[in-house]
Amino acid sequence: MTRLSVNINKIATLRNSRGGNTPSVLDAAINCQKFGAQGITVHPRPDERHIRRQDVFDIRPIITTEFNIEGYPSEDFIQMVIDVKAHQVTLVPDSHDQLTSDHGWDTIKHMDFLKEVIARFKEAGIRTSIFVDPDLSAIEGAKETGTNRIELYTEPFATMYPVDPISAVAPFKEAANLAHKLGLGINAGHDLSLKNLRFFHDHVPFLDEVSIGHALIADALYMGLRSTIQDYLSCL
Ligand SMILES: CC(=O)[C@@H](O)[C@H](O)COP(=O)(O)O
Ligand SMILES: NCC(=O)COP(=O)(O)O
Repeated sequence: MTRLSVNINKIATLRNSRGGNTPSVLDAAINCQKFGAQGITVHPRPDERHIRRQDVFDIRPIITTEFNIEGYPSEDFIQMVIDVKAHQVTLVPDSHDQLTSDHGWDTIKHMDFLKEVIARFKEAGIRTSIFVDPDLSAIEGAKETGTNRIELYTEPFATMYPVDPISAVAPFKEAANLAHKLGLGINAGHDLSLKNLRFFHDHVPFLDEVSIGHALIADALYMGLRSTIQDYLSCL
């Protein structure tokens, strides 16, 4: 079964736009789980443009599913994730000023760094996932880092899907087969939506979890959060 982890970054974007606490990030996390989400994902970026450090600590006690925290493993980030006892951490090679996440790790180049960071999280009992492109050498390198899982960066799939679905999904199918063969768990995310999720899920084997935020929250503006989450779950 592929789990749906809802990324609530964009609830925080709306909240921060006016100051105050509306919409509440806490209420969003509670309701997403009530409506069927099997996890909550947040990406507290250094500039706190949406999810803030305090949100991470506020959300943790209301998690009844799984809490996945994404981000670049700075020392502050590492300590925060360990202190809050996340269920899963997803390491993303983002610089502080990126508009959004737009690439996976070069696991060969950053092998020693990733090995050391991953060992710290595993020592703390936190499942690790590292954000990778569907690049076979990057996935072989991921295995060597000791990570529990990879997260396939799916923006290239989402962009190509409307043009040529089979070509769009082919690299991800191959990547998933290799990751499974290597004993890695497989997550996926970025720009997945109601338009492409069912096809992705039907063609990419061994998928443990998808984390979806931007398109899902946008859909919820028109369809409501409950029915939107149900629609996304029906694709898995
Ligand atoms: C890692 C990834 O692909 C996304 O989860 C990312 O967290 C999106 O970040 P923004 O919501 O800041 O675009
Ligand atoms: N890891 C992907 C994620 O959490 C959400 O990405 P997006 O759906 O906001 O593009």
